[in-house]
Amino acid sequence: MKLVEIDIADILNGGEERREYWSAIVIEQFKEIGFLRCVNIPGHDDAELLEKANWFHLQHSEQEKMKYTTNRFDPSTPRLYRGYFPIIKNQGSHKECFEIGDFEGTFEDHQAKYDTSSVASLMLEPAQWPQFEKESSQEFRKTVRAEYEVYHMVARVLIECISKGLKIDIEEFRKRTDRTCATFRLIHYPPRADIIPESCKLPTGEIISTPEHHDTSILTVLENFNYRGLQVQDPKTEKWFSIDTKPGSFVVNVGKILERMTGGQLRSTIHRVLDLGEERISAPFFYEPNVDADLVDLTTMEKWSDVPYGLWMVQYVKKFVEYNSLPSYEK
Ligand SMILES: O=C(O)CCC(=O)C(=O)O
Ligand SMILES: [Fe+2]
Repeated sequence: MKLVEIDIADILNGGEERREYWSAIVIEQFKEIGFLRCVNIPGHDDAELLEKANWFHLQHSEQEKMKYTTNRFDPSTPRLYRGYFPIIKNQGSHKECFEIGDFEGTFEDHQAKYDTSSVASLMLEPAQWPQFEKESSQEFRKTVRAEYEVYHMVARVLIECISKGLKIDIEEFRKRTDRTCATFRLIHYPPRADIIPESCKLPTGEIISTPEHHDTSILTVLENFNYRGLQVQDPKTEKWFSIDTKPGSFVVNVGKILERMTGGQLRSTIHRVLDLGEERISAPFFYEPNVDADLVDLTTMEKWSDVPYGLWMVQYVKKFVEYNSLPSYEK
């Protein structure tokens, strides 16, 4: 399936008329299939990002990477949220990830600042940058942080298009996202060599490495490099389509939170990833609200959750195997 392409540089530099033009297309695509592609992205360097993702995932052993993991996978670390998570064998989801959020600083300062039993202490945790022996990770850090900023810019540009196209005051989005709990993730999917659950075997003989799901985010912005495998379910026919590849561009989809923010007008579409028997790297950015943002339908201003985003998110992710050992939070 070829996604409709949105020209980010033209939105940024083309003036009001071009912004109106692109806003209408963004709205149309997000209403119809919930997916589109962004091209011409100032500052995005796919080759550089792929090199750094490969450096981290393929040039270091799991043992080395585990030094930067979280408490869910190594009870001896106090880190809870940001860093590395390893492959969990024989599960539906088969991947290892390195992730950062918006926040930098030392873990000690962070712990001193936030009540450790609060969800803010979890979700605002600073990045955990690797420092492998005899190697500098400065370049890795520089590239990954710079790309985070590029993805973040693209998410904001698209939200401006949505605000324009749906006539929702941009301030309503801004005040709920100006301290975003976004996650930027470098994913490595090795070909499956474990016991593959029956639910991951398709009748066609194909194998799944990420089962079908909605994203919970506002928007998900994704670089797939030259790796195929991403499939989207047509919301109308329920047929599955493979998304083509185009390195240097971003595939963007609507998440559940944006679907609800827009009163269901924009569609959060189900997708999955196939294991095509080869290494696969991808780099998604999940654009999320502030930890204390109320969860509202911005078309009616009605709340759809009794608890703010942070608490809602923790309750939600605890359903997934990677997160089921997270503590419970009430504040
Ligand atoms: O790796 C991909 O291409 C997509 C991953 C995905 O859907 C996700 O992480 O939510
Ligand atoms: Fe996804």
